[in-house]
Amino acid sequence: MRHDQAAHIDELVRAANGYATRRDAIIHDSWRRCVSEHNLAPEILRDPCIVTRAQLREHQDAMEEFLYTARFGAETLYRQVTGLGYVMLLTDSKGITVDFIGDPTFDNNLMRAGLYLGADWNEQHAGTCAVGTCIATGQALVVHQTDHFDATHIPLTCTASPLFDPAGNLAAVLDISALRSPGPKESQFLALQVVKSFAHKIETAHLINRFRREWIIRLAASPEFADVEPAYVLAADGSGRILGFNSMARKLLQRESGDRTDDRPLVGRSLTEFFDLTVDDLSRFAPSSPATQRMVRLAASGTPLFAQSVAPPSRPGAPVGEPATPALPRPLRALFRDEPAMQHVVSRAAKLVNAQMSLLICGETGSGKEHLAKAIHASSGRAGKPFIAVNCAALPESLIEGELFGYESGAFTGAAAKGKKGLVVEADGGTLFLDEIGDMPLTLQTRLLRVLAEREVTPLGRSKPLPVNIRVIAATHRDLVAEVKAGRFREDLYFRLSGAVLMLPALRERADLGWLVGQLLAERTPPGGRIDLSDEAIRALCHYSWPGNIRELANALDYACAVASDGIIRPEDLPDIVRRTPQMEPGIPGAALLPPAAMRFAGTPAMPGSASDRDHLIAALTARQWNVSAAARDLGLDRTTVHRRMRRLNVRPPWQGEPLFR
Ligand SMILES: Nc1ncnc2c1ncn2[C@@H]1O[C@H](COP(=O)(O)OP(=O)(O)OP(=O)(O)O)[C@@H](O)[C@H]1O
Repeated sequence: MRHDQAAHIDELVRAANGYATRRDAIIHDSWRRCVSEHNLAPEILRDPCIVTRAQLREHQDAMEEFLYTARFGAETLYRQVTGLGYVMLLTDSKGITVDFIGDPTFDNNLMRAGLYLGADWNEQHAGTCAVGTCIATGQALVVHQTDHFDATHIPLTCTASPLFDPAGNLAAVLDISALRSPGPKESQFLALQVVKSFAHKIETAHLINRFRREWIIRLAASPEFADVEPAYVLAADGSGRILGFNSMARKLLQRESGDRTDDRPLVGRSLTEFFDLTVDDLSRFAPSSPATQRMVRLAASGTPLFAQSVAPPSRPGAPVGEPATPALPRPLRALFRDEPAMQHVVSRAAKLVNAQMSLLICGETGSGKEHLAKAIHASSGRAGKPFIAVNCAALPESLIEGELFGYESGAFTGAAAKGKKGLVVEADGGTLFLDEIGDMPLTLQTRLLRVLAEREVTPLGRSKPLPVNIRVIAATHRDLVAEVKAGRFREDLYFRLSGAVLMLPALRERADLGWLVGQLLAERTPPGGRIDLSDEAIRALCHYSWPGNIRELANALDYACAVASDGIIRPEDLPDIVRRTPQMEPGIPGAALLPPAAMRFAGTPAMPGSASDRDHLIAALTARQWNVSAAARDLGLDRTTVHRRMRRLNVRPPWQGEPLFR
């Protein structure tokens, strides 16, 4: 044990025995808690406690919604302090580090000190520390060097601020820490202000995001700041009930309620209890009128504040305050039809289209990972900017660095005379899609990690980095966790890429195989032409297990369209491997071995398309006594399309004995 550690332990023991210390009260109280409540012995030096990968994922998932906003704020904060030697930690309300930004080159000292993803900084385990004591007290604070309880932590300086959710519950802790710092604690006071200010921004951004379909009321003490940086932000519904607030607003409301016996929650109470206004007055505070005319008084104290209100976006037919049903953006909606696994993945993707975090799409080869990435890009605010796809498996290792990161002219023998921009720079403003990321060589993984952490790239031969604004979506058919375990994939890169993981189902698991077949056939039908499938051909498509997924299906249909002679695809027009799959009916021996899609379709000579499509079409036709032109007008389609759908979905008028579709 080092001399400074021994001296530190002496001071802790004296404090535990009731001697006064010269520590701040918040530190002194925490030391006492560590000994009397958490039963931590001052003389024991603890190793950092790091949760397993699976547990970490659970902690991350549990705060998923908050994490999107928090991560963006945390990354911006990190960029401001990175030159000063700090790393950034975001923990959940239990003290587990759910995000970490630090030196991207693996630093053992940081890991030894517990400054790492998955580290548990709860006071009960780690003793007095910025995160743990912040959780215990709900206060922002600096825990500087020997303020720490555990003698292993005394080289560290840590500054943390709590992040509260819109209902005032602790949701996370934002922390910056450094392994080296000047002796005086005052050296960290500016850091404390910076962390508090970012915590305020994150809470406010999360509140506005969560309640963007409700009234948002911003308040400041002076008219000059009402529209610029209002301290207090509240959300209210159409009847004037408070739905949420940032911490500053919560403290203001608590001060105003004054009466300590009134412990009713603030959420759900009326704005008029706190301000001299009703919900009908809110439209007066629109930013179009001068801020000086937007004064509102606190009901109890009479203190004047200056307000800005933003009305909920109008929703035809929907009463204000009704919970919103998020609609899927069109490019995402076009990926599936009535398919629960896809619905789950795509709904999740829809929430993340504009999030800053990287996405990782996993799925078997050909299952549509790039297709999904393109749909996310097309649904996002980056839609007008480039979508650059890089196949990390296809580029030779010697070329990949130059292709990705670019080079200056004359950077190496054989370099293009003008130099090369590099795909990362080409994707600036847009999305960089890294396909087959699991095949990226380890050396390049380190460089990629740096680009992701720093958001800048240094082309070969260039001394100054170029800032880049990219959204990264990576994809793999490999089990990346197993690759990490085998030492072939950097764990820190895995965590940085997998801000959210989207698992695409294999085609054989999808309930909308029939609909997909219809879509792909429509794409392959020449204008004015017609391609149909015989019942036997449909059965063959449904019984096959599609190891190459949608790509294999598309190829099979390309082949079939080319060989079908009279516009009807029959089993003999399908590739041999599809045609030769034994066909079994459910209920007969061996049927249980069929994949789920086959079970659903086996023995059902219905056309590709879901039951609800068919019901919808039949309802439209019945309503018009099977007048196709009238039903087409109701459906907003042309007659030929309705006829085509009738054939595809095997829908025929009651008086027709022969099916329209064979
Ligand atoms: N929902 C869809 N509708 C129509 N075509 C699709 C759909 N999803 C994927 N495809 C088509 O299937 C083929 C394979 O899709 P994609 O390249 O996105 O798969 P992938 O999982 O990225 O493949 P790989 O693992 O080989 O990189 C492409 O031709 C794509 O256009």
